[in-house]
This record gives sequence, C-alpha cells and structure tokens, in this order.
Amino acid sequence: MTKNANPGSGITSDAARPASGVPPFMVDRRRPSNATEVSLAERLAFERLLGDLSALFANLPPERVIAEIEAALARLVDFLGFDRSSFGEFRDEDSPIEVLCSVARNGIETTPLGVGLPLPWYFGALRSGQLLVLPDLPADLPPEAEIEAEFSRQSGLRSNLSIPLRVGGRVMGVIAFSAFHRTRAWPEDLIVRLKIVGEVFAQALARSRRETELAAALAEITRLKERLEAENSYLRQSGCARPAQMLASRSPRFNQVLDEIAQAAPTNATVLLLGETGTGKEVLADTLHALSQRRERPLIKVNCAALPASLIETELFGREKGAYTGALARQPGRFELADGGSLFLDEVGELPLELQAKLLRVLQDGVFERVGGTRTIRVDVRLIAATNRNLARAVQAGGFREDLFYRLNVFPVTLPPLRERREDIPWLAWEFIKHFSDSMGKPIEHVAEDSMQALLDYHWPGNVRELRNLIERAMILARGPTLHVALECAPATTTRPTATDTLADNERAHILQILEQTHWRIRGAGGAAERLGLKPTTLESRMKRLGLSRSG
Ligand SMILES: Nc1ncnc2c1ncn2[C@@H]1O[C@H](COP(=O)(O)OP(=O)(O)OP(=O)(O)O)[C@@H](O)[C@H]1O
Repeated sequence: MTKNANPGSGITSDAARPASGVPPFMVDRRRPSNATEVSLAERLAFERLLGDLSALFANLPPERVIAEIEAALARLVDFLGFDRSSFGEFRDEDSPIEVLCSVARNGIETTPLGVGLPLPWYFGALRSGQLLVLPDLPADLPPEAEIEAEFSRQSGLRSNLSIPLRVGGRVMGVIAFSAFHRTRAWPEDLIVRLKIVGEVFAQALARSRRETELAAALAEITRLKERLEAENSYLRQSGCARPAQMLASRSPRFNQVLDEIAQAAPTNATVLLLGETGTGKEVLADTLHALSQRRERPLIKVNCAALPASLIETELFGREKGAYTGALARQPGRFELADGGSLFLDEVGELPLELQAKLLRVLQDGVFERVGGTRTIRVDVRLIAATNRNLARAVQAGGFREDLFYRLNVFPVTLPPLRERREDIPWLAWEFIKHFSDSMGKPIEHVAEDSMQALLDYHWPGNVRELRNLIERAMILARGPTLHVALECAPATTTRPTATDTLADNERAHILQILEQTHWRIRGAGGAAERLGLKPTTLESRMKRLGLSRSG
C-alpha cells in the first residue's frame, strides 16, 4: 500500500481483519448476493475499529492529527478492501479543497496532496453538503459532470463514495473512498459508519486548527507583552518619552532641511542625517518620526559608538536565553522594540563591520535572528540613521560596506552647521534662555549687547549643543535680569578654519587644544566633552578616528 502524507508512519492493520478475506460491507456489483453475507464477527471487528479510532482521536495533540488520520485511512482501506482513500479540507467558504492525506493500495496512485484537482461538479456538490454515492463510474455521473466523466475514463476510477463532513454547521472536509477498474456497491450501513469515522476526523482536525490558532494567539500575546515590558523599561531608562520638538528656523538653509524632512516623513524611506556634531540630527530624527504615520509607535534610539561590538549586536537584535554565560532571560532587541515604529541609529558610521552585514539584511529583507537564536524574526521598522563622518570616504577606506552605504543613502539630508545659519543664533539663544529661566527660576529680560555680538561672531564647532551649554552656564552664573555670556571659556575663535586647513585638520587641532586645556579629562563638569559641546562617547570615537591619544 502507498500513502501520500508522512511516509514514515507505518500503516497498521492490527484491527482484526476478517479471517474469510471477504471485506465486510464491500460488495462487488457483479455478485450482489454477497451484500448480506457479512458475518457477525466481521461486523464486530469493524465496530471495534471504529471504537478504537474514536478513542484515539478524542485527545490527540494538534500536530499529530493529520498523521493519525492518514494511519486510520490506511487501516480502513486495508480492512474494507478499498483501493484508495483520501481526506481533504475546505479551510473556509472560499478556498478550494486541500487534500491533506491519501493512501492507496500498491499499484494505485494516491491523490496528490495540496489543492484538489479541478473537478467543478464534484467539489461543488460536496461543498454544498451533498453526499456522493457513485457505485458505477462514469455511468452514474449527471450529464453536466463532463470533466469528472473524462477523469474517470482516464484514471480508471470506477466507483467512489465521497462524504461531506460538517463541523458546527459548515462543511469543513471530505472523506472519499474509491475503487479502480471494478465497480463497487456502497451499502447504507457502511456509509453511515464511514460518515461517523469521517466526522471524528473532521472534529479532531477542527479542534487542532483551533488549538493551533489559540497557541499562535497566545504566543503573539506573550511577544507583545515582552515587547511592551522592554519598551517601558527602554523608555524609563532613556527618558525618551518626551514629545518631539516641532522645529522652526529663521535660516533659509535650515528651513529647506525642514521641508525635506516633512516630505520624507510620510514615506517609509530610510533617511540618513548628515552633519557636524551638535547640529541637531537627533532632534530632527524626533521630528521626522513625529511627522510620520508611525508616530503612535515608539522611536527607538541606539548610539552605535557607545557600545562595544559584542554588546551592540545584542542591543540591536536581542538575545535568546542562554545565548552566552549570564544571558539568563530572553531579551528582545531594539529592532523588535521598534517594530511598527522607527529606529534611530546614531553614529552609524561607527558600526563595526561584522554588524554591518546583519544590518543590511534587516534593511533588505526585514528579518534577523536574535543572538544565540535560530528563529527568524520579521520586523517592520523605518530606519533613520545619522553620522558626522563622511561615509563615502569611509567606504573608500574599507571601513564601511558599500552596499550598506547605498541602502542608507536613499534620502540623505545634510544639516548646516550653526556658523552657516547664524540667523538662528539669537532666536535659539532665547529658546534656551526661556527653558533655563523656567527650570532655574531666574527671569532674564536682556542679553548684554556685547554677549549677543560675540555669540553671532563665534565659530561654533560644537554647534547648537555648544550654544545650549554656554547659555546654561551663563544662566547658572546670572545675577540679574541681563544675561552675560562668557565666551572666554569657549574655544577661541582662532580655531576658525583657515583657507589652508582642511576641516579635519582643524577639528583635530581644536579637539587637541581642548584636551590639553582640560588635562585630557573627557567626562564631567568642565571636561573636554562638555567644553566641546559633545557627548563623551562621541568625543571618544572622534578621538579614535583622528588618532588622538594622550600617549600619541
Ligand atoms: N533646532 C533646535 N532647537 C532646539 N534645540 C536644538 C536644536 N538643534 C539642536 N538642539 C539641541 O542641541 C543639542 C544637540 O542636538 P542633537 O543631539 O540633536 O545633535 P546631533 O547632531 O545629533 O549631535 P551628535 O552628532 O553629537 O550626536 C541637544 O541638546 C538639542 O536639544
């Protein structure tokens, strides 16, 4: 005997097969007198087989249902002497029948699994709940069943019994029995019993479908719960729950940037924010996300320069429990947290090469695996990346993958440095004054004229961040309604680039000067990072890039 599903599960015929070798209930039309010659022993054996099957299917785990239906079909074929038996499912009102398993005697082909053959009259009748008893094919077919008649002639199918199976009022499946090259009769009491068996199968299948759906729904709830917990803890740690600033500007160049952001926001395009440190790339990422259709989901941020490669992989992609020593619990990564929302990859130019390939895969296919995991996770994330490095040059130098660069560079937006949007200096200064006035309780009415002029003249290597820091320091020192901003502690304007210096030379010299003034103290109040208006991690990665170290 051959079968079509689960070739490994052996066909059993342990139900007592009639010793006479005459299959009970099976009647050759040419010998109709045999119909009544069914011994009591055979009937009992068959009833026992039905009882066994009902008991087996009552508590079957979902994943075993189809294999057990197939094994049961094999027992029925064997016991009752059919040539072939198949079981199919109508998944819903509109989908075609799907053959789930089929077994056949040696020499007879099983019904191919998957979508059923195009037999419109046959499947139409079954779907409408009609029992098909066709002892003599093709003679028993109605005239409109032309395709079925042709099929019968070509395949040698001579007799068929097909029973529609209802669960909860809907026809959800079909069990079919066939004989080839000879006709068969299908006595009423056999049909009644086979219908009961078919319904046992259909009930088990429907239950397994419900259980699988329930398990999937529960897994989804667990996933969402984990994500929500992780999101909450991320937002608590990062203090990112603040609403995005809606930016304004007096500068035509910066207004053009804002226009570009407004245009890109409603699309799903990856946006690459370029510009010197402190120009407002992160603030702009907030604005972009807030203007996008993803605003109801979080904007998750990762600074690629802040963590070593090993940690950043876990941070981005999460890890499975036991991924490495100390990984006690499963942890979703930032990509999962950002599912449905946006991910801001700050300092993307610092991403280690080995992780660039993994990032490229998420950008291309939306999939990745957690560290220590094999399950592929699919996410829908809009990426916003930022860098103050020249990525094209990094590609040439071999430090950045070219394919990733092109993926990121879909919609590049370059933020002008503050010295090229001086129109914004007074206005921004007042924004910060108002902010610190409120928090410090120090009302300020004027900015000293020479201070404002100095602010306008200054070169602003640390851009808006540096302006903010200077105003904060001035506010702390303020004693009256007039604010005096001391630019002496800011880097001197002599660091302004000259025609002969490149920007990189100038940057290096400027950072070196501040490092020396601060005795190479990077962090804390008055440290080099604060003086330069940089995040300490940014300064460290900048120093690495420029080859600046105390010894060197
Ligand atoms: N247009 C703006 N209005 C108000 N504040 C701003 C504006 N632009 C930048 N800032 C402030 O300047 C500081 C630096 O901004 P941000 O972190 O966005 O810069 P960045 O370009 O991402 O810097 P880095 O490259 O160092 O990460 C922040 O405190 C931010 O609030």
